[in-house]
Amino acid sequence: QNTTQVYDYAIAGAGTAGLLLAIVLTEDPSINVAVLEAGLDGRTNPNITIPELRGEIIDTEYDWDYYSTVQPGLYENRSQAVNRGKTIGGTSAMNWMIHNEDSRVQLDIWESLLNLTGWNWETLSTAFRESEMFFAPPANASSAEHPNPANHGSSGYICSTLQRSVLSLLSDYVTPALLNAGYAVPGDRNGGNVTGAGFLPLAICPGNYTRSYAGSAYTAVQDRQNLHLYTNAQVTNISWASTASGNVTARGLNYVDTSGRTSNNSLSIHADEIILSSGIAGSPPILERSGIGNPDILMPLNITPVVNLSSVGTGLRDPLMMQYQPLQYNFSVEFTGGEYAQNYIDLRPAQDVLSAADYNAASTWLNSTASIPGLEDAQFTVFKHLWFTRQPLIEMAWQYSSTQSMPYTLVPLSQGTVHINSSDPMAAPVINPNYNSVTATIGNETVSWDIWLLSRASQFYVTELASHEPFSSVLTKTDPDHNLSPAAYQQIVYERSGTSQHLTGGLPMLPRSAGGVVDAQMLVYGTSNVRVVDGSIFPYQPSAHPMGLTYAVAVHAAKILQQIKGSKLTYTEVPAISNGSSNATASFPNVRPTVTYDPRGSAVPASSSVGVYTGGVKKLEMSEWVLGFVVVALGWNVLM
Ligand SMILES: Cc1cc2nc3c(=O)[nH]c(=O)nc-3n(C[C@H](O)[C@H](O)[C@H](O)COP(=O)(O)OP(=O)(O)OC[C@H]3O[C@@H](n4cnc5c(N)ncnc54)[C@H](O)[C@@H]3O)c2cc1C
Repeated sequence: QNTTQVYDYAIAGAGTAGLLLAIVLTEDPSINVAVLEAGLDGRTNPNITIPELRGEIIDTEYDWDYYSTVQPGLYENRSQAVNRGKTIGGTSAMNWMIHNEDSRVQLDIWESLLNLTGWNWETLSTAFRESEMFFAPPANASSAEHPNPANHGSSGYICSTLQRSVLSLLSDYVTPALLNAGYAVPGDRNGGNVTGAGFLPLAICPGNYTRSYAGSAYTAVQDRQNLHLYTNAQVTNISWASTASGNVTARGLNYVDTSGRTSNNSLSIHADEIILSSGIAGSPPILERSGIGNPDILMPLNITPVVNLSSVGTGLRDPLMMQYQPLQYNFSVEFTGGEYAQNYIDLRPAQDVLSAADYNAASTWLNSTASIPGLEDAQFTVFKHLWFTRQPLIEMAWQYSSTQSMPYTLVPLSQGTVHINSSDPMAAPVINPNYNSVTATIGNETVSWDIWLLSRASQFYVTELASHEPFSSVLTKTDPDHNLSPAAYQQIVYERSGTSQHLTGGLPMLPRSAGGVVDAQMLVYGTSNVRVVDGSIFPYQPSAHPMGLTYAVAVHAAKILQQIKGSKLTYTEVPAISNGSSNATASFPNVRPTVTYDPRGSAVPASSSVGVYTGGVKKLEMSEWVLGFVVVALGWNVLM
């Protein structure tokens, strides 16, 4: 540690957003950045580098191992394992989807409805493309893959490509059945219209078929003299230079070295600007321990309020997912490659997955409801806009092996909180996504909105697929049976639903009067130099998987900071990361990892030497899946 250096930026958290932000900022050699990461360096761990082994770091030292509070809105009040990566790269070390499925309409809302100047589809999709190095699929790829390289980045830090084999169930049976049912099945969806089904890119470098993520991006630039990354450095709070009236000014970050290398627990670094990038479970607690938050929460913990900002820790949400596949089919899995995961994603607006009666009744309730407790009015307005402009609100994710097809709601109305409840700076936060907490009146019925929508949409969608060829010819069972009454179907969906692992929010970027914590320059209200850049600032749940947008937010934030600082405004000095560049065609190695599949859908190495590629995969028998369901029902770890 250099105790005398005053950095330009000190970033708390070397995760998905924080590390990419640091990398882009330090393209200007005159800008010095320190990044403090609580976790270890796992960049050579095969459970991180081999995409098929994703999820294997869950419940290890690379996982924060957080659980939500008991959830009265879930079956049996189940608490949810809300995993977060605790390592270089953060949560991007445990997932693998990069696709930017955010539509033009939903990103333009940031600016047009929420007054977040400069945050719109144009700027965010540009930032996404700048984070991406896309490799088009090989010429012999399935006809179901139609990426348009023009919609993708060519020289960013994160590789993306379609996977090397496509499960023919999807291209031969599901796609034609969807077409026969009247659904659109477009090609590339990075162009602003994301509705429909198809394959989406994964964050994989095709050259050696390894995970591409914020951690691998750092490897490419780790020799930069102006970028200092500290691991085992857990930030506790912000140190203040001035808390006099007006905007408070930070001096630096205080942290604890968790490696045991030192017994000194009062470490700190100094910087002109502080950026919190510790994710949904990390950033809100740091603000609260620094005295920014709701005094009613801080004072009982003997924390002196510095800025009264009661919106800190609010607006946390997690889309509700049905965690057990409703479609089962008799299909022999013929993997031509080694991977088992599939990235066939079907995104649908409510109009396409609800009966006309359900859609009309729900629309009537939305139109007649002005506000919802726990949801900022601005966020409710956004939801209605998404609903009525036919933006995707339901996803069917076809994944893993032939037996998984999981529906979930993309934008839940239920929102919760994340707060501290201990003066111990190392204590876990209290994470409460508050699932199924919004009630709605649909026709004459009072229902729990999110589970109602998930259930009705799933039943409708499953019924459509079950009754259209050629998919219906391989379908053996729908479970729950799609012919059940809607109430009986919903009860089963309720018993099987929980986290999608897509938590965002907690420090929303919104006007202060609308419940915001940070402004459009990521600045925390009431401070002069504390900002937040991570998934906690999303103003509402993106109707998409959040990682692509997290990278986009990091790059866009870097540009804003460069403008503020007057530093060099380039995004051109991207080092060669992989074997290729713009619009390159993926050339996959002719080797395959040997993996088998455990009942959670996670892959496990077939031998202790995961580095040895010998080819071949083993498919689980159905009985193992049944066993798997029992295991998973006891402690879900869905890997989306
Ligand atoms: C199991 C799982 C699978 C997922 N799959 C997908 C997927 O396939 N596609 C998709 O789009 N999204 C997926 N997501 C969601 C996506 O990965 C996250 O939304 C995104 O990565 C969050 O990025 P972030 O920068 O906000 O936080 P993170 O990436 O979690 O970064 C936060 C960093 O801060 C560090 N930190 C925390 N507290 C402190 C502290 N006090 N001091 C110092 N450092 C600290 C953490 O260790 C971490 O490195 C998945 C999430 C999970 C959990």
